[in-house]
Amino acid sequence: MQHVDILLINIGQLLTMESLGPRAGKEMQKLPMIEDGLVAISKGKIAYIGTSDSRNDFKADIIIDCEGKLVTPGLVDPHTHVVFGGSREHEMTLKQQGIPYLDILKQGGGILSTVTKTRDVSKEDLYKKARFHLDRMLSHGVTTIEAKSGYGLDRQTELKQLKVAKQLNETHSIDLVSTFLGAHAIPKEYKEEPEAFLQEMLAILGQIKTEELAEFVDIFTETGVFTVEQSRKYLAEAKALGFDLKIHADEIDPLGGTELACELCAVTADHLVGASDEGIKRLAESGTIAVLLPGTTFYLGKDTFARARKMIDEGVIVALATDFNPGSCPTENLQLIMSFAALKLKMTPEEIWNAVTINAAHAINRGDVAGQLVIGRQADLVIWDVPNYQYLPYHYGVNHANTVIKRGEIVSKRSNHPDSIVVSKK
Ligand SMILES: N=CN[C@@H](CCC(=O)O)C(=O)O
Ligand SMILES: [Zn+2]
Repeated sequence: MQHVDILLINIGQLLTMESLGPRAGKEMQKLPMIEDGLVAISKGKIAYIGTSDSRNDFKADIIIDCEGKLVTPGLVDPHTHVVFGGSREHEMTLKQQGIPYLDILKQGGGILSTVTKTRDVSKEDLYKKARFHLDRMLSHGVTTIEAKSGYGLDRQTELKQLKVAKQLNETHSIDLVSTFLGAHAIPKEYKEEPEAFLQEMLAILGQIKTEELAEFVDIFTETGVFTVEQSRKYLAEAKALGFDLKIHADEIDPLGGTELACELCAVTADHLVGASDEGIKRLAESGTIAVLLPGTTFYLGKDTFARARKMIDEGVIVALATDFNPGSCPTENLQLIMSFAALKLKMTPEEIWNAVTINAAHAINRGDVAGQLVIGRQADLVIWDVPNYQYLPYHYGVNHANTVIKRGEIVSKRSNHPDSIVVSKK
């Protein structure tokens, strides 16, 4: 009989999501699952996965009776702007008046108003604020995220954001993968000189590399922000310095950022609401992962969403993310995004689960550690208060996470609740 730290028994559906690589197109319909499952956890890792038939092979310090609920890998959120100062609730009235997102930015608001707040806040307060948002993500079942800078637009503040993300990665249960998004908007000091500004941002990359502050470089390729040409040059230089690439592509206007992402072999192209037929074809050919953000499209009040069905039908690898940020998507709740994916992107439950686990992990180069439950891997998993995997996107707008386990530790648990699961100590 093997002695382990935690034993999860009586799991109704256990989604292991096991896969050698990301799932593309029709493969996303696959959902490796064990019914009446069991998971044994030892020293932070998954020691065994199987069915309840093996129950008597294990002794454990903690036994969790999952009461027939769903258990999945911890969710991965591969596109967030979690480190920022202030908030932008005053923009709600402007939105209601029909003022477009890019017009608010043009008038010095939007991203630029968050830049002022982020420049003004101390590193300590920035850390505390981001930690608050991370706690909320964790309680919603998210155990790994990507975190972008991009609200500094100057050396000092961009580094402050990245250092806060690094510190959070060391201290918080959530694993953070950092992206440098210095090219997020043109600050007022450089209003007429976008190219000089991009040079200024490129000049920070040396220090970012030496201090290991980011793995990815990203740019907002959009009308009134950076052109495709400027983005190509900027990203090519970042790539030459050893960074992996991401692009905020074709979010509002279809400029061709999707094609650029494929041309530069970016790991992901994000948003893609206006991606062209040609762009979608190239995503499928290149293996650049489409990170779709339907919460943002919803929050911007748009009627047209990214063409997820066409992407999946043509063989693209699709991941989903919150895009958590203070302007275009202020929610930490990736479960809500799963519901939007069902309702607005017409993705099936199977595709959605692949998009927030295995594919999301690959979107941030963590396919080897996160997004699937496999013996020997770090034990990041969630017990959900739902009877099956289809239920979660269906019952929307609430938090279904009951218990969240990160590296073998129970880090969030719904307690004093009639549906709270039973954790019994030996
Ligand atoms: N579009 C650019 N960046 C963010 C929004 C940032 C903001 O509005 O503060 C996004 O991905 O939606
Ligand atoms: Zn974004």
